[in-house]
Amino acid sequence: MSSASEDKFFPGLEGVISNETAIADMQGTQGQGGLAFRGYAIEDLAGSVSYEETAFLLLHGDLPTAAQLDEFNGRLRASRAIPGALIDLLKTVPRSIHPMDTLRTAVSVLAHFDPEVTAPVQDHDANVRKAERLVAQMATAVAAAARIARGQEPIAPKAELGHAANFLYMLNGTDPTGAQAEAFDLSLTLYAEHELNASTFAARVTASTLSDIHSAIVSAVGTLKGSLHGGANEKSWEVLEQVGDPDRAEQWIQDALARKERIMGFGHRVYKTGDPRAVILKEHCRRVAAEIGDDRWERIAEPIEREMTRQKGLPPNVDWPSARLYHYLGIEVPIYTPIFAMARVAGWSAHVIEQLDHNRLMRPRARYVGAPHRPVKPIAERG
Ligand SMILES: CC(=O)SCCNC(=O)CCNC(=O)[C@H](O)C(C)(C)COP(=O)(O)OP(=O)(O)OC[C@H]1O[C@@H](n2cnc3c(N)ncnc32)[C@H](O)[C@@H]1OP(=O)(O)O
Ligand SMILES: O=C([O-])CC(=O)C(=O)O
Repeated sequence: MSSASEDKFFPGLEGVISNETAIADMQGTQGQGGLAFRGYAIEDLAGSVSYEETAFLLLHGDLPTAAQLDEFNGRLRASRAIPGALIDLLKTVPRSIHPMDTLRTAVSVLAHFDPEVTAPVQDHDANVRKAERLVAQMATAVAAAARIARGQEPIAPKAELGHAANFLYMLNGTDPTGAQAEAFDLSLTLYAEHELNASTFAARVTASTLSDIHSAIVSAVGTLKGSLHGGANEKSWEVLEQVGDPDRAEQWIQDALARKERIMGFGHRVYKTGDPRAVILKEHCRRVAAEIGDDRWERIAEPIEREMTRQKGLPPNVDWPSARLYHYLGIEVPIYTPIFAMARVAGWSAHVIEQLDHNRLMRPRARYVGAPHRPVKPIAERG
């Protein structure tokens, strides 16, 4: 006999509240709608605090003082190098492997070399230290894997550079301009955390079995990869390229929607009137495009947005402008989603630690719709 709770069915868990969290609020501040990290509105954080300050906020509960930030930066910089064994392994994986698959492997390998790998899974302080190391090391792993995929040698981190600038340096071998580093840093803050999205949920489910933080982050990387989630930033770029001309946008969208295709970078499970991160990032895309003196992709993006609103009422999500920003920064498309992951690791880790600190096993139910119960026939009588 089924209980009342078993009869409630929420496909895709839409609208279901499975956790309490003190990390992100998608109602924003004062219940006005929007996004806030630990009480700070995303509009106030973006462009005002560095990614390092955002990561500290997520992992430690509040924005750092100058002294705390200094120490945090010191710890991150001291943890940036990745084991030689990981670099050797990255050199052996086939070049055709997607960088999200390489990153998933890299996080797993990093677990083996973590100095506190044997710490109890619910040791809060050890988990925060492991999370800090992951924030530092995942950026190095993404840059190293990208260079290896291009047939280049990885570049060692540069201690005097901040997180965003150091990543671009490790990727390209040259120091970014201040404007490039700032724009990239802002995108990392916008990507750093987003409540109970699919990859964070996956991480929390893994942690809820009392598995370790690295295993939870491996689950999250695998979940972020899909094109309905983080993989959409790579696919958004493909949309822009396929449209290719502002005059083609209306017809292209009409045709794609007639074929019942999903236009990547549009729509959201929670935001129905717009993603506040996309609004912020769009402004920065315009600014960076103006700085480099080429607004072609802004001119193509605009009519696509207009058509998606007109024909489907769907606004863009964060993955839509981030694809353009990364293009302006000269970053190769296959690492757009790994960059999302190396930013989101701060939010994922904060959630995993919150889960482990107040754990309850996550185990929902399914409504059975298969064959009725029936007897097992001897093999000679089947068919
Ligand atoms: C960082 C992030 O993860 S943000 C999300 C990134 N993902 C994408 O950009 C992929 C494209 N977007 C989508 O597929 C969806 O909007 C999702 C998966 C993000 C959210 O979707 P849901 O909340 O599940 O909405 P759902 O799938 O029920 O769609 C509702 C309707 O809008 C349509 N729709 C939703 N998104 C899109 C889209 N991008 N393009 C075309 N149609 C869409 C659906 O086909 C459906 O139409 P119908 O009612 O006529 O059948
Ligand atoms: O919240 C979601 O469902 C997806 C999203 O925007 C994110 O993870 O940044």
